[in-house]
Amino acid sequence: MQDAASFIRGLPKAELHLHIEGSLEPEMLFELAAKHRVALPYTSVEALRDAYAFSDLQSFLDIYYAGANVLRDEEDFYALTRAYLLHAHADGVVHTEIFFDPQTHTERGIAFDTVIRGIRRALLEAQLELGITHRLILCFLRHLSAESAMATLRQALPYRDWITAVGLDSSERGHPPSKFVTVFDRARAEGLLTVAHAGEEGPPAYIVEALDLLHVSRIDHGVRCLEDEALVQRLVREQMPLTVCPLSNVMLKVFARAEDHNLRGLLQRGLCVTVNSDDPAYFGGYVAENYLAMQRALQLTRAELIQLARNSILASFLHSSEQSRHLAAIEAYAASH
Ligand code: HPA
Ligand SMILES: [Zn+2]
Repeated sequence: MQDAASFIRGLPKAELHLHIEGSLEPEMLFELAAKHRVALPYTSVEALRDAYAFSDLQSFLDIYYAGANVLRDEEDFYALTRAYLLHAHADGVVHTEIFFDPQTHTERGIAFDTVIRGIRRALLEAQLELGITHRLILCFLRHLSAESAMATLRQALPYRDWITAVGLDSSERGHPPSKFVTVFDRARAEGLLTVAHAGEEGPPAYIVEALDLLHVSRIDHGVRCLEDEALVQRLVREQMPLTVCPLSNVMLKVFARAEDHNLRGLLQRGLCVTVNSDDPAYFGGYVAENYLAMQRALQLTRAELIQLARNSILASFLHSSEQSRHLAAIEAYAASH
């Protein structure tokens, strides 16, 4: 195989699990803190990066929400999204489906309109300039109440046409999918698709709830599914995509080391596994680095890398004609590299 890093970067792929707030690099965080005169408890970019040593999901979320506090005006959300798209483009991403967490911002008095307009402007621009297509997924914070999620959905409805799906993120344990049945029912009634983080830290039963109660089209993370054989068989039968985030899983101690990740096991069971970056500014790499970390740790073959890229297109919310075009590009790349 040609040098793995350049093979991976050139491979056309979709990214399906990316929190835009998690792409806030320390340099931009410092710039925006200065712009808005927000005091930071860190004296330098290096000191901030040094604080990115997490013990679990919650220890990360505490720092992630504190970081998002510097995002204040439409230009900030535009700059954040544009910077992510440039990284994604360099990593061979042809299509991206990004999460945003409106409650992280509306809870501190930033208007929903400010957030979504800034993100959307960068997405539309990247479509024209870089040819990257997109979908936008609104995530509810599961540590907040079901009523707060419903209020957020109501705020989003005037922007219905800009949003493809709703999702569920933040602290998983103790906040099962069943808490959000009513708001997900309402979202589906509005024609929105649904996804949910499940089986990252939480038990396989949360994956089952996401399928049965929230009627999700994908499971975000889902790596703990292997603990339930009947669930694995169902996920395989339904070809239910899992949006796996390897560097995130290692940084949040879901697996002790990259070598211990169960990605190959998931692939070998015939699951529709995809590889994604989750929160690249916090976890040490964008999507290509996630592929590369797994290739190095698990000696993934060229065929497995190509399968992951194919899965990313098949698991996307792109129309089938667009999927076919991207799948053909992957086959052409595979044949010529
Ligand atoms: O990996 C995650 N899990 C849950 N919530 C999140 N919010 C950002 N990243 C994550
Ligand atoms: Zn996530």
